Amino acid sequence: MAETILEIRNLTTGFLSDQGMVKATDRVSLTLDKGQTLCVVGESGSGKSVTALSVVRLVDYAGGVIMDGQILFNGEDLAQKRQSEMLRIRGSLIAMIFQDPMSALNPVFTVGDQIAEVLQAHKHLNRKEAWHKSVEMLRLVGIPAPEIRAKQYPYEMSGGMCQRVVIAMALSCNPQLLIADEPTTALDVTVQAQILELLLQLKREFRMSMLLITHDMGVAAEVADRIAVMYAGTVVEEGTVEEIFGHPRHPYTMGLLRSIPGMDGNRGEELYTIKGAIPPISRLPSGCRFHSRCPYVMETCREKEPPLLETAAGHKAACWLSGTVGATQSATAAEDQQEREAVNGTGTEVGLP
Ligand SMILES: Nc1ncnc2c1ncn2[C@@H]1O[C@H](COP(=O)(O)OP(=O)(O)OP(=O)(O)O)[C@@H](O)[C@H]1O
Ligand code: NI
Repeated sequence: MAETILEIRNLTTGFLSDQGMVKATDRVSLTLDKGQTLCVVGESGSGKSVTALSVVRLVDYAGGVIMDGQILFNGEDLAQKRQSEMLRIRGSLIAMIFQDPMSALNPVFTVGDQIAEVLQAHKHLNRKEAWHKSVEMLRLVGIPAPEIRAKQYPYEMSGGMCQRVVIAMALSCNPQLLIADEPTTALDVTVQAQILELLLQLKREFRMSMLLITHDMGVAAEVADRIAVMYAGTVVEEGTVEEIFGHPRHPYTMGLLRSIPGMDGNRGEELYTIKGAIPPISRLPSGCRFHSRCPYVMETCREKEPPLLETAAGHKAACWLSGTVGATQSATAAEDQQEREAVNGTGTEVGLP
């Protein structure tokens, strides 16, 4: 049995608003095994960042309240920790990097000094040792001429270089878990691939586990061991990358997959988009949260919320259709058929992906 490093159980995080407490995540359960990468995917507003911020308890500072659930990190419940304890955990056991590297860097200090400061605080190195290690960290994350770069300020570096600095800073304490929230979204496409590759390489070298948040299914395909798909604050599907891509069970996941360029036969033609938008969390529909956008909606879906159930070994989905395994697949075909009939005026045979 693989050892679990992080187990989130029924995490419900809310924000106080004019409408009272609204739940940004609702009974989210996720498991990350040691040495693995779990990708959390989903459209904007689905609760990915709130989930991550809850794990490290930075959500408290954003006005969020963990209303229910457990966040078991090596078996200890982070939801119960005091901030003083979390401060220690965030600096040594769990590191987090965000989309915008500039927000994590201090503009008035050199990058070398910033990394050295972290090392002095957490590793109890003296100034000289810390500076030396800081340069080593910059080298490790692939920054050329690190001795010179260390003396530069963030504004003297490109976005990609700054993100490398942030990664160096995050790893300088040798964390067990790295949480990365859209770490490449703000970067150029070519730089994105390099940073992802770097993260994977460092994950292996440092024997870390990684929780990676992305709205990009292509990124998830490349780096994930397992993928959790979130929709409107809940996990709607979870499984290995092979299961999610090969046998998606939730119509929302199918929609996300169809919207990837090059997938499902679309070759740079007009991309598929899931119709409609995520409902605001203060006004969620009854039954399945996805029902108003779902091409296969049934009466039950409007009335009852589908539970997240295992559909195959290690693969879970929250959809009333997923019990009947073939049904969702043929439903995809049915929709394609309808579309084609609408276009061609005839019914043509449709091959499944
Ligand atoms: N500080 C906050 N105060 C109030 N509501 C918030 C706050 N932060 C997030 N929310 C709400 O929580 C919900 C989930 O937001 P979250 O940032 O987790 O989404 P996300 O999946 O990370 O989206 P994105 O892809 O845009 O980053 C949203 O409806 C958002 O409005
Ligand atoms: Ni986010």
